[in-house]
Amino acid sequence: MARARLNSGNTQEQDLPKAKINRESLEKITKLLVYLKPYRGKFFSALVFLFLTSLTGLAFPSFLGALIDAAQGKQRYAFLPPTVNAIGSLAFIVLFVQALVSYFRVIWFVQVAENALADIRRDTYFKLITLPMNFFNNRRVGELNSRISADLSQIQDAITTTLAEMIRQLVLMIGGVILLAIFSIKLTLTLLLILPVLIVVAVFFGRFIRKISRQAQDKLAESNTIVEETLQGISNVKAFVNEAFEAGRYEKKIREVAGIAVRGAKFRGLFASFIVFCLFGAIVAVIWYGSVLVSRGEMSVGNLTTFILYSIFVGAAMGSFPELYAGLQKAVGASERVLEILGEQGEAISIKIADNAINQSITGNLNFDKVVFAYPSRAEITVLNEVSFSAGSGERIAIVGPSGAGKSTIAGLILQFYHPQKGSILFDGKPSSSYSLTDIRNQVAIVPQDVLLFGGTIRENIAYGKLSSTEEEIVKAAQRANAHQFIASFPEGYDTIVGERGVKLSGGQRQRIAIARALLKNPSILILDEATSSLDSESERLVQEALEELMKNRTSIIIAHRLSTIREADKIIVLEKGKVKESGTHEELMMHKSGLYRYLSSLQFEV
Ligand SMILES: Nc1ncnc2c1ncn2[C@@H]1O[C@H](COP(=O)(O)OP(=O)(O)OP(=O)(O)O)[C@@H](O)[C@H]1O
Repeated sequence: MARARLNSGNTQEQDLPKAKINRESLEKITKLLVYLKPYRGKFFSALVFLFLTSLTGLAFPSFLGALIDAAQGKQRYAFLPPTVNAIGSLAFIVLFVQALVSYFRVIWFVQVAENALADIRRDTYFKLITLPMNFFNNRRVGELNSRISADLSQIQDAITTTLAEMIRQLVLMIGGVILLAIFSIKLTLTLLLILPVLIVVAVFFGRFIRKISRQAQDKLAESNTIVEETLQGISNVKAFVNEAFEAGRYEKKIREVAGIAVRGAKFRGLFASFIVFCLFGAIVAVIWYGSVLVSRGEMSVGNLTTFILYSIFVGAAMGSFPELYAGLQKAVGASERVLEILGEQGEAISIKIADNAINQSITGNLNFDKVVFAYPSRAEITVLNEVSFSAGSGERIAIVGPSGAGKSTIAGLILQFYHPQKGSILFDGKPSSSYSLTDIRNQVAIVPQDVLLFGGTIRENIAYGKLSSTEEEIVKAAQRANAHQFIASFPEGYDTIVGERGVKLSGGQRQRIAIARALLKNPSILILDEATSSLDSESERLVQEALEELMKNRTSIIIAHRLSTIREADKIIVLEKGKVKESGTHEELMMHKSGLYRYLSSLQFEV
């Protein structure tokens, strides 16, 4: 049975939306039913079994009543044997069958829910990672993560427990009321007069309590954000000796959570007392009245027992509804949020690896033609303003300019993370729209400023550039990237586990792994987002050599922060505030006495 969750820290409750259950929301969530379709046979069998076990559950009060009456020498039902032993044995047989049926019902519900949920999880995750970059600019990772974990768990809970429990309780309640009415219409009517009042009060109370627990969840989510952010930027926290500040900030939020949870608990306590008093009060009243009937000889002890048991069934069923309804509400809210993601327009990428192979190859000519671009999340700021440049196949083009000029934005546009509002980007003379997204991304590689490695082994991290690569190819790429030597010096070699976000490797080592990864990918166009932090001269030499190897025979776009590394570039594009200010070779630009490049160079070389 669904249990009241009293603590605010329950992950199931965390960050779950409250939704109204109405026709519109129910219609919406029927879209999720397609996920039950492949398992519908099992699902409906489980429903039938559930119905059967609930019905047989209803037979037990009658069995027990008949047993007690038989003990006093009375035969209650003509269709039941008159002896105590015979009725007892029959009850056990029915019980055994019920147990068996329950077993299958539980297993089937779980199988259906687990499999359907795995399908929903897969689709949601895939949709999530194929959503355009802009989607991620407006959302927090933690929030998206909770959709995959908490929201989907809530839906799972609804399929396995809430739904089954609701059906069971409904059968018990309706069946119980009908059977009660057969015994005594008067008593049943009295019960039915009290119960609706109880329900109205319960629903009102329940809503109020949910509002409070929602506040606690919101605060808890805020406190979790603090933990997430500080752990992600732990080096910053330490470097600024801000541990005490963060602990204070966290404690403040946690105390607020505790305060709200305690306030909520008071109302929950009141709610529980109310339910206990009224429901049990009703039962006590029934027993009282029934006992009067027995003492007058108007009712047998067996019948009274049966009546009491049915009253308990009905009362318990009623009592469980607010909680079940709340569970259903959360599941509807969770479904709506999951459907929201599933309904988003994703990028044109297939879930089958084979579908993403290269169809149209690009030799490496790249053109920006009067590109105007503003990030959709900040539409009023034009980041690139009529930017034009061209890179011939195999050329090295450097992009320089002050911080915030739009250099990394150009990289994002080449990779089709975003699309220009005006102008066009051409690959081999054809607009980017005439290629599939996968064709472009498969033939463009980026070695980013801040190399992020995954938590697996070094081998896996290099192979990320080409999943099908052989061991030989991986080692070769590492050798070309000047990475083999340091990898081989580790006791576990290529099997060395890279710590979370690559913390176990030095900056230069991480860069060389990223270079090996890009070498494996063998792109036609390479984007190098040069690291701003300088490495020591030996490490710098190794990285530079590896980069030279990587740039051979392909178009390279170098986003340069240190002008010393780009003197050999075929063309240097000087960007300022989203506009191309100058372009030419190092020598040409240096001749410009009042040029920006010359000025930036003088700043760097004077130091
Ligand atoms: N995702 C984003 N959403 C909105 N604005 C952004 C986003 N990314 C960058 N910007 C803005 O776009 C402008 C250009 O940023 P960009 O990162 O391209 O500059 P940059 O020349 O690469 O700078 P740096 O040398 O400091 O890396 C900046 O004003 C920045 O604030």
